[in-house]
Amino acid sequence: MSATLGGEKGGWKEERLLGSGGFGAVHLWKDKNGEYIALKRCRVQNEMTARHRQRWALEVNIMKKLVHPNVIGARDVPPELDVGPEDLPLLAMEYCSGGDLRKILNKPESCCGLKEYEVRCLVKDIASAVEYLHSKRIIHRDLKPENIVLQPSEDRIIYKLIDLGYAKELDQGSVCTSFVGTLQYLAPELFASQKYTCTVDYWSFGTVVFECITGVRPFLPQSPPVQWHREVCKKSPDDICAYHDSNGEVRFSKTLFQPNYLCRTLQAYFEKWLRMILRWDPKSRGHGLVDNRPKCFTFLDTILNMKPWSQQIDMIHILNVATNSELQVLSYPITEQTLMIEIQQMIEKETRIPIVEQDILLASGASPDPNKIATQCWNSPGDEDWVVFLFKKGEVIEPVSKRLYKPFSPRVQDIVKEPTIILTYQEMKKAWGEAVYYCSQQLLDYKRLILSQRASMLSLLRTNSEFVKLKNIMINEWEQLLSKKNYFKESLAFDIDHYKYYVSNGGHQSNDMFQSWLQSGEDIDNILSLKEKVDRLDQQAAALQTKIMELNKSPFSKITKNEKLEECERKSRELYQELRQAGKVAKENVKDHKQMVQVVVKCVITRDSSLHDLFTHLSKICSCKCELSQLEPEIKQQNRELAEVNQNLLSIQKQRQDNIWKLLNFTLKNNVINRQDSKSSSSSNEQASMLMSICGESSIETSKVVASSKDLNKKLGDIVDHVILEQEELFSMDWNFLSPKQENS
Ligand SMILES: Nc1ncnc2c1ncn2[C@@H]1O[C@H](COP(=O)(O)OP(=O)(O)OP(=O)(O)O)[C@@H](O)[C@H]1O
Repeated sequence: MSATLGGEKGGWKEERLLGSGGFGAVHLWKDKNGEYIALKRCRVQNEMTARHRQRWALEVNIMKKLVHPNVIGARDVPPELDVGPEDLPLLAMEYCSGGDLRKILNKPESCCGLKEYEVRCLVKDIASAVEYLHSKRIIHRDLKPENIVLQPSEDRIIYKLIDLGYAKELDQGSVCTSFVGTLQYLAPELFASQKYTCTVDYWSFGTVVFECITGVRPFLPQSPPVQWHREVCKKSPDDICAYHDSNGEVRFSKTLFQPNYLCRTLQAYFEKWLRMILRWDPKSRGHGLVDNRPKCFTFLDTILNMKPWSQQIDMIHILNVATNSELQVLSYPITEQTLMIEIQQMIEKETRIPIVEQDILLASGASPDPNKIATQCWNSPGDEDWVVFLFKKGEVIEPVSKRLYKPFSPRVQDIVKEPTIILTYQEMKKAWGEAVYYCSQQLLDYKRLILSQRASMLSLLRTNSEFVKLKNIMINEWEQLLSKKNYFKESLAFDIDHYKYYVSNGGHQSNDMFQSWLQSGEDIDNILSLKEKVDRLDQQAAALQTKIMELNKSPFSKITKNEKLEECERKSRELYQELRQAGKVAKENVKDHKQMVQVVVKCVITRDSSLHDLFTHLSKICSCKCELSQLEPEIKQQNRELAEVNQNLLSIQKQRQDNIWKLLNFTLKNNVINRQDSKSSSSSNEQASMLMSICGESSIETSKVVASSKDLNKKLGDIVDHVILEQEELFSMDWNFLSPKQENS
């Protein structure tokens, strides 16, 4: 095989160069089935020393032994591509299509670090890989962004460690020359050619993580190695970064650089972790062992709450739209057992919004159940993982809301104030990087607010659909009540007529009963007084419905892109990139900040007008929600009253029926007694037949029955007794007026 790979070979096609380092070049090959492999070959074959050869063979051997999802996997070299015996063996690896971490960190949008979710995934993966290597008694010794490659998978990016070329075989004498440009990741003891252990990887790992979080390396990134070593060795154990202040003095800090994309909770955790891992003293680096495991790894488990290889939920973010301060993201670590109510308690503590006043909304507009686990608020993080929003019940958001606007960072403030201010290239890069961050944050806030607005609208629609049900119940109940009232009045008139007929024909008279019937007729007319309230509530509800429907139709209620803000963000990134390109050619090429300031100012103006419109809309949604929440209890109360009146009407109606049955009973019993006294039997029969006619029976039929059957009379009596017994419980009334003694007297 020729020394240079290229073209096609036995069904394999060389696609492109993936990357090259000081030692090797990695090419991508594709076979006829579409399978890819990354093939690494030694670049320095001609000047290969015995040590080089040894290192190369070692890398191949080590790689073949390792099997871990976050360590690049070795593959068999296809025989067609294999080299002859005179050459060094090739190293075939699985191909990771996402490029290396350096490529990601070099993007302008990474100038202030990676997004929180990316940081968490990376830390989890690389920690796992490092722990695995150490468990195999392998020290990587060259951990840096160029040696971490990205493999996009279904739900997230998987980070893998590559290049085990220096594992165990670092030529300490050549450290300074062979590591030019990447010394910043090298543990101090390796740099100083001292004895070392696996904790050298901790230092490099901590440095990579710091850079991923903030976009810059932690310790004097621009200083040449010797000066770097001289200065950084002065750091206190807990310092996690060093920088030059405006006077050129070296300053140390125990906290992360700002701005970055981590929430406050995670920042605090990572600062603590970095204090463990960025120790100058190799022995205390990593904070010793807990249960035979380095504490820096056990602590990472706590930070990320992720069991190895499992994708566990560990953090929820809630966008606080309610406060009168800056638009704020509340972040809380959760386990699978954390209840929503516990999150609400934490919110109360942090925001002082009492639990009862918290209106927490999911993107769907639903409110999470306080007694269920908080994972109901968690969604697989995608582009925009802000799925929970906090509003304050009854609070109407002001249409114009300067309060929510994020301030410029001091560096951006400086260039905006004085766009011609002269800064060093490094200072300028920082200021412009922060301008990019600022523009991206404005866009992010806008996107979050659009989502919160949508959630709020959906919540309004949900509450409204419940409200409409209640209102329909009210109208329904009212209409039913009106027809029942009419029926009641008709049947009352019927009973009064028949009662009068019954009395005029010698039936028993009960004035109390009759008066109560008349009174019930008057009482029932009072029902009409409810009409006014029902109509008012109906009208208010209808007006509110119109408002809600209009709001829902409004263009603001859709999740729309803000093209102008997107344009500002894109432009700021382009300018930053141009600055870096220009800086690479000649740092003095870069002059003033006018172009970047123009973009920032345009971003502020666009954001102001967009948020003004958005908040006007949001404020209308909130006021509709308030109106709903005021009207709803009134309608509920009205429904209760209607139900009560309805019940009352039924019981008066039943009472009257009961009166009639009791009269019938009385008459029948009287009839039985009187039948024993044959003289009075005819008049009793007449009474009974009259009463039966009140109940709708033909008087001829009834008189026949009464006259012909003593048994039937008794049966009727029993039925009446039974009906009365059933009704007795329902109606408690003074029935004394029906007792024979009283009537007789
Ligand atoms: N399996 C892979 N999939 C995708 N890209 C890869 C893969 N392996 C290596 N690369 C790319 O090739 C570059 C060089 O690879 P590698 O670090 O192994 O070479 P090297 O010569 O050993 O580098 P160094 O100078 O660190 O010794 C990497 O930075 C990465 O961009």
